[in-house]
Amino acid sequence: MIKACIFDLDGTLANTLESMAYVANEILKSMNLKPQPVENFKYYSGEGADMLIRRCLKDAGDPELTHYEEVRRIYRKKFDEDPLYKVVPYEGIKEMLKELKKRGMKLAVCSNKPHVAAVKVIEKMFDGYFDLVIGQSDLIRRKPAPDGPLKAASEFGVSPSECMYVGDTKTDMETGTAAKMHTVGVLWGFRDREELESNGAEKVAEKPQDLLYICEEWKND
Ligand SMILES: O=C(O)COP(=O)(O)O
Repeated sequence: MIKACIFDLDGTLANTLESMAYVANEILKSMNLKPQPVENFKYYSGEGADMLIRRCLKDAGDPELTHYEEVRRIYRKKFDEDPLYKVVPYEGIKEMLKELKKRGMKLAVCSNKPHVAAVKVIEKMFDGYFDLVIGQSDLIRRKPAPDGPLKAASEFGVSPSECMYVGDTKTDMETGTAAKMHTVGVLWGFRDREELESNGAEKVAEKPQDLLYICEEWKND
């Protein structure tokens, strides 16, 4: 029986690619480094802002990461100030969340996005939908460590086996598995089925509504 659903943010609840690309590319341009195509950010993101910057700098003409500390500092500041550039919820997400809430499910977000930015996105796009938002901070180990989802389960008073962890990347599937939760990979985000299935996805959802059926299936297991 599933009593709580824990969601990744970037690539799962909302398409945030342009927001990350915009902030990073403005900084790269100001340093005479090469701005990167928006699509590349599907692979730069997933393991937090610091990793995104490292991957991005390598492609932008700074393989030695000589600009890393400076770019990191500016990126974190600018991104906390404005993480919403062209961010849009995926189609069907709000309807699916409403239905889960109607069924009495507890809902949380667990993201490797910096905490301030994650809260801003959720407040702007999904106000009132979530009981808890956990973004990346010094207080918690980032995914794939299971700390965020386990904290959510404990705050909700449910066991990990009563939770469904939903995400779009290898990191997410590893996180849900490490937390001993049911894992669902989603195909509307940044990575493909192969990556999700080979890293522990118990089920794969093609559209948000599928999550409602998946919950039902586990209810009857
Ligand atoms: O910002 C990132 O690198 C990833 O964020 P996510 O955990 O919400 O996908």
